[in-house]
Amino acid sequence: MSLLSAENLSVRLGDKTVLSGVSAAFAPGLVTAVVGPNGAGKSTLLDCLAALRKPDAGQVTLDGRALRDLPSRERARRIAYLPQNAEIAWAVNGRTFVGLGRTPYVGAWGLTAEDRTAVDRALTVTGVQSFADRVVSTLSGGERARVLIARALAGDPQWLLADEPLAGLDPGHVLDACDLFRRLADEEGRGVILTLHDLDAALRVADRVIVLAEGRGLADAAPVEALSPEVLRAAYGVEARTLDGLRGPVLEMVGRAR
Ligand SMILES: Nc1ncnc2c1ncn2[C@@H]1O[C@H](COP(=O)(O)OP(=O)(O)OP(=O)(O)O)[C@@H](O)[C@H]1O
Repeated sequence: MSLLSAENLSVRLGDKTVLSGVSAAFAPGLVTAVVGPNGAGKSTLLDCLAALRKPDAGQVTLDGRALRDLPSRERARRIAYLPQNAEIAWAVNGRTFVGLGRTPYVGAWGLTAEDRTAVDRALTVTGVQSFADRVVSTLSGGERARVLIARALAGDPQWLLADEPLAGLDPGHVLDACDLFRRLADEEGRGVILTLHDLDAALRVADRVIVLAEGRGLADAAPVEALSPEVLRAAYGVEARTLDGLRGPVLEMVGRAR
């Protein structure tokens, strides 16, 4: 079984320790949410998992091999990374933009029929076919977010690492995106790792939640356990309680912890 593993990662940026001895192993077919307050180190952890940042200590391995030792093309085929707040400044249409997700496969002759099929599939599963002929720089923030997910999926990655993919989505599209992430894990066996601020979305979509605070792992467990009142108080300084919603647990933020 494929395994993506962070082993004792530490990262210092400037004079700040941003990650301190963080370890976590990720399995395919599961959705993991990484949550925590602003500045907790979530994006830094994701950057390390995508080999975009070299940790000062520790390492990331994929199937037992140091991720940074894999040829970059192979790495890009296996791991898709969806950045936070990605700007799309190019005046290209949605189909061309999503086609960029095929870059790790494209040879000297441009997109093949197989590449085009993968692009169509990515446009369809993310429900952005109507943007295929739109200039992407004219899309709204939430529309762009969905096109970015499509670009990531066009490369048919084993692993999808997405930094706040729900930011800017309206409630309906949050539900759609959560359903999509679940399907990618349940039906297609991909490993999905999301950083999230929306804790109810984490409860809804994740098999497992990692809570980071000040660069350390505070919890790594099933969602209700990881998002317990004690952990939320320690991580965010809030009083919260878990309520029984119609389709599962939901969180009520009662107020600031005193
Ligand atoms: N070049 C840098 N020098 C010093 N500190 C930095 C540098 N880059 C990032 N940081 C700090 O590292 C910490 C972790 O940043 P990171 O983006 O990983 O947090 P995050 O949990 O994703 O936050 P958010 O929820 O706000 O997006 C933050 O406090 C940030 O200010």
